[in-house]
Amino acid sequence: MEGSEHKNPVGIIGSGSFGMAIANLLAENVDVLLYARREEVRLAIEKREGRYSVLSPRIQAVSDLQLVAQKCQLIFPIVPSQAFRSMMKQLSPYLNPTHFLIHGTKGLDLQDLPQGQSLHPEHIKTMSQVIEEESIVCRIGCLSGPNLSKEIMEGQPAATLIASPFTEVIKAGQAVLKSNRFQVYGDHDIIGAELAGALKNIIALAAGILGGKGLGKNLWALLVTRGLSEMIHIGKAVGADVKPFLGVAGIGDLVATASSENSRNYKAGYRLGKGETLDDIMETSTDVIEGVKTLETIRALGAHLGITTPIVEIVYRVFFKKMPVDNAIQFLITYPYAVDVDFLP
Ligand SMILES: NC(=O)C1=CN([C@@H]2O[C@H](COP(=O)(O)OP(=O)(O)OC[C@H]3O[C@@H](n4cnc5c(N)ncnc54)[C@H](O)[C@@H]3O)[C@@H](O)[C@H]2O)C=CC1
Ligand SMILES: O=C(CO)COP(=O)(O)O
Repeated sequence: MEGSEHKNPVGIIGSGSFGMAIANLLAENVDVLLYARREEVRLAIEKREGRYSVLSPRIQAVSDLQLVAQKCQLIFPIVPSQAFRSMMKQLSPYLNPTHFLIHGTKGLDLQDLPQGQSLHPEHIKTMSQVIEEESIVCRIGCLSGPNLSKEIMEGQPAATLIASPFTEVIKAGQAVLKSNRFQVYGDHDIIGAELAGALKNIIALAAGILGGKGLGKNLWALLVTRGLSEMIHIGKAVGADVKPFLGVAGIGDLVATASSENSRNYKAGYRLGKGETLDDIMETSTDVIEGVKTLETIRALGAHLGITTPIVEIVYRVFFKKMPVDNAIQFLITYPYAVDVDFLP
């Protein structure tokens, strides 16, 4: 599947903020089929009503997964992690081994555990592993980077990473997404890129708390630096390479998300820093806040693997156990471990 002479339309599953942003980027190069589950959303897209008015004329809305699979060899699934497996179960009957799937989801899949059974690493899957488990497709990639959808929709320049064990997947993604306002890097470590994208949301929650408390850049920089280190330790513990954490999908996305009020994770932390509770935030937010579930999952995983993750632990206590933020900061600042860079071989 070579690029600029791409004949088939490219498919996107999920017509939310990021699905729309990627659809507009793709539409600079190719025709796009944008799947919307609900007929009223498909109609609103077709009529370019409200938020959909900014979508390129090359984007056609459809609400038939079979049609997407028939018409598109390359498909970008971009739905929240909690809906990803059920979406794959619906899509899978229409897929065959010639399909390429590059997902844009930054979260983890957690298997429902029977009462009393404790969490094991094998209960946690990245989205590429879910695609592998639920379909016959093997050419799988992920899209991850500092890609706040609002900025992309405004037409601002940005870059991303496509990670896949298959060079042809990276090339296919680059061919349809690259433009004079969007750079696309490539790498083969998909698990590292997926983990970096999901884990950085935890640090964005914490950065939001600091923002909400009106704290300054010294502490923010410390959080981002130590947060990256913790992300790398978690990644290494489950077999990922350090490299993706040091690239656009790692430090790049971490800096963007942990500093932007356009990040839903940052915003959730900010509200907590202003004194709201997690219940207040979840009850009143219509946004996907991927980091909250990832935080619970990774805290449980860290405990199982016996790795030390003080930031994850303390953000968990602040979000889920109502630990006062000042106590949390005090705990981290006086943490009895002060080795600066300890993740290099
Ligand atoms: N918004 C952003 O700036 C970015 C978001 N992401 C990631 O993209 C993923 C999606 O986020 P957003 O688009 O922002 O969320 P969103 O809430 O704006 O949209 C999610 C979309 O998925 C659809 N959906 C849910 N379940 C579905 C199913 N079973 N089948 C088909 N469609 C389904 C919803 O109807 C909705 O249109 C998240 O994992 C997020 O972390 C990644 C980079 C940037
Ligand atoms: O991952 C993102 C930007 O790269 C989007 O972050 P939020 O999900 O926090 O909005």
